[in-house]
Amino acid sequence: MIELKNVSKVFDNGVVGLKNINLTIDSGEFVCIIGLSGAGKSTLLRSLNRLNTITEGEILIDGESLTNANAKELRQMRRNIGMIFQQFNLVRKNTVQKNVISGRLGYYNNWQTLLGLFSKEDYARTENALEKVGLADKLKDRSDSLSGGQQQRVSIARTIVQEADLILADEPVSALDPVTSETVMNDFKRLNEEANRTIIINIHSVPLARKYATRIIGMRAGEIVFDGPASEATDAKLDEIYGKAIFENEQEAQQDAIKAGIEREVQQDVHNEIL
Ligand SMILES: Nc1ncnc2c1ncn2[C@@H]1O[C@H](COP(=O)(O)OP(=O)(O)OP(=O)(O)O)[C@@H](O)[C@H]1O
Repeated sequence: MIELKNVSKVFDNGVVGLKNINLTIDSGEFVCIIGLSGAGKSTLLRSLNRLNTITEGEILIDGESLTNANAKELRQMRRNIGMIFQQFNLVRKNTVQKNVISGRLGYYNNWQTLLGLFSKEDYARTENALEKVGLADKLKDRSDSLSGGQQQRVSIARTIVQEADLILADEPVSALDPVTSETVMNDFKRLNEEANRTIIINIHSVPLARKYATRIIGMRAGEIVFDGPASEATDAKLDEIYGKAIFENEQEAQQDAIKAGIEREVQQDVHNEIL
């Protein structure tokens, strides 16, 4: 269970990222966080593994304070939190296998890590995880030879081998085309339903949030302005909260971002072919 108690975040330049957030997320929930650009979605998500430090309040995970954890405790807690980013965060020149097995690093000490001494079990875990995301045949491929969607699925495989109970994903489908986005969202769904992982995803697409999440949290200007089951996040309700015109502009901006993502992928493919 994740608990946020009176959580605020003010950045060094005075910008308020989060305003007095009180929130409880139970284990096994599938939550999508929606909201316009600058609403505070990334700030909230990054606070949940302390990539952002909050300036007021406290965050507890399974009863343990993330806010007050010392370095050793934080490392232990982070072992149980997988993080997925919009731009995949893979070591591009490394093989798929090496990127996925790096999800086990939290289980090894520094010298084992330096020597790359992974166990047989971890190599087996890596193969299993890649099978689960349909990429078993890519084990030995260089990560940057894969499409954007495949790279995102490699980063999901990395959280599978990490065996993290909580998976945080910051705009994981923003750079992907609509069909690939559904494939990636289905990976999250399987992890949630079959492995009982808690999933929290920042997402711009309201239709995807409605389709996959069991709970939707809407943010605006650092505050939670909607929190309820996906079925209650109707167009009428969201129009009332955000204003229709603003919301439509946001969807257009999102379409532009998707197009830009596809163009980047095409350029990457051309680049790979040339090489
Ligand atoms: N490192 C930072 N320093 C100062 N201000 C920041 C920083 N990061 C975010 N902000 C500001 O905090 C507010 C919330 O930003 P955040 O990135 O959390 O929004 P978001 O909802 O994730 O937006 P987007 O959908 O565009 O990613 C914005 O006003 C943003 O400009």
